[in-house]
Order: sequence, then structure tokens, then C-alpha cells
Amino acid sequence: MSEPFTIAIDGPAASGKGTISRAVAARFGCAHLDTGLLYRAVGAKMLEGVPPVEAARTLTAADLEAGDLRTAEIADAASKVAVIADVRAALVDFQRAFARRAGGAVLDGRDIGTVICPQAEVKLFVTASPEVRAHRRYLELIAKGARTTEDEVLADVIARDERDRDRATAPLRAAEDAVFIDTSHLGIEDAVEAAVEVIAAKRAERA
Ligand SMILES: Nc1ncnc2c1ncn2[C@@H]1O[C@H](COP(=O)(O)OP(=O)(O)O)[C@@H](O)[C@H]1O
Ligand SMILES: Nc1ccn([C@@H]2O[C@H](COP(=O)(O)OP(=O)(O)O)[C@@H](O)[C@H]2O)c(=O)n1
Repeated sequence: MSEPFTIAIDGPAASGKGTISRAVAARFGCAHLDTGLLYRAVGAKMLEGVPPVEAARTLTAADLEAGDLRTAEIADAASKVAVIADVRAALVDFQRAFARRAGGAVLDGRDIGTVICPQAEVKLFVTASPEVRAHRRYLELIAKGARTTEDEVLADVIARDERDRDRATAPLRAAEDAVFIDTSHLGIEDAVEAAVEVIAAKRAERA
């Protein structure tokens, strides 16, 4: 992809959007931005005592690589700072510039197809049942040595989805022109193939 070509991938917690995004970026040779990491980095700073809006306005690349941001505690903090309109506003320009870079870009998050890149050439909305998502996230967390239970992870996932769907600014929802991929009964390879098919068809339309 030599011209800007934006692929927006949204969906609830642990639906598989990051896995699909990384694979799609590798397949089409474009850059990938996990926008959840921006909110996680701001959430982590809030837990250290930095006011969230200040953290968002001064975020650096190093903050995105600071330790393990993929913990349950930081996920919860991320969804709390993500409710604050000024936090979201501080992160918009960076995401939009990334989306239009030469060579194409894949961004995954909650509001990419609706707010950050409403003009994206491809929009996907990745879903799976809460139980399937919690199971996958549970396996991921215990593999890293976290002490938790599947019930606890399910409660966290449901609470975070509700906060993300119910907030006033840029709530989690599918864009009207998004293509849905339900990964509840799809393995990783099949989920990636489903996404690749949609993207390849859109690229062919454009050629
Ligand atoms: N289709 C799938 N089948 C089984 N496991 C999956 C699938 N997609 C993702 N996973 C696993 O589920 C976990 C969450 O996936 P991830 O892509 O990080 O989700 P998200 O980015 O939506 O939070 C990871 O451990 C990942 O390997
Ligand atoms: N574009 C985005 C990305 C994430 N977020 C917030 O950041 C939190 C963490 O996002 P994430 O994508 O890392 O979470 P997972 O889906 O990987 O569990 C979400 O629950 C949202 O509250 C957001 O509001 N907008």
C-alpha cells in the first residue's frame, strides 16, 4: 500500500481486534497502532498520581513501553480516564496523523471508525460473547502469572464494556458502515482470514 489506506478495527475488550490488527498489518505491510495502549498509558500515570488530562497532553513514546500496561488494574484505569473528554481530545491528532501515514495504517480501539477515522477505507467491528472474551483474557493473564479467576475477569470485562458503551464522548459502537466479525466460534487463523477477505475486497474495489 503506497497511498494512505486506513483500516479501522473496533470492538469490545478481548474480542481479538489486536490479534487481527497485527496480522492484517503484517499481511498488507502497513503500520499498526493499538490505540488502547494510549489510554492504558494514561491510566497507568493516573495510578501514579498524575492528573489524567496532563498525562494525556504530555504522553511520550517511552510511556507506551513503560512496563506491562496489559494488566487488569491498568485496563480498569484506562476505561476510567477514557471517559474524560479532554483526555480523548488530547490524543486525537496523534491518532489521525498515524492513520494517514504513507503506506497505510491499521488502528484498533473503540472509536476509530466512528470518531478518529470516519473516512477509513475499511471498518471492521470485532465481537465475541462476553464469556468467550473473558476466557481468552483469563488465559492471557494467568499465562503472565496474574492471580485471578475466570469469574473475576468476566465481571471486569462486563463492567469495562458498559463504561465504554455508556460514556458521552466517543462511546464504543460500530460505525454504520462497519463489517462485523464475530470471533466467538472462530480460531485466530479463521478470524484473520475473515478480516483479510474484507480488506482485500475493498482494496480491489479501489484499484
Ligand atoms: N479467534 C481467537 N480464538 C482464540 N483466541 C483468540 C482469538 N483472537 C484472539 N485470541 C486471544 O485472545 C486474547 C485477546 O485477544 P486480543 O487480540 O488481545 O484482543 P483485544 O485486542 O480485542 O483486546 C489473546 O490472548 C489472543 O491470543
Ligand atoms: N480507541 C480507544 C481505545 C481504548 N479505549 C479505552 O481504553 C481501554 C483499554 O483498551 P484496550 O483496547 O487496551 O483494551 P482490550 O480490548 O485490549 O481489553 C478500553 O476499555 C477503553 O476504555 C478507548 O476509550 N478508546
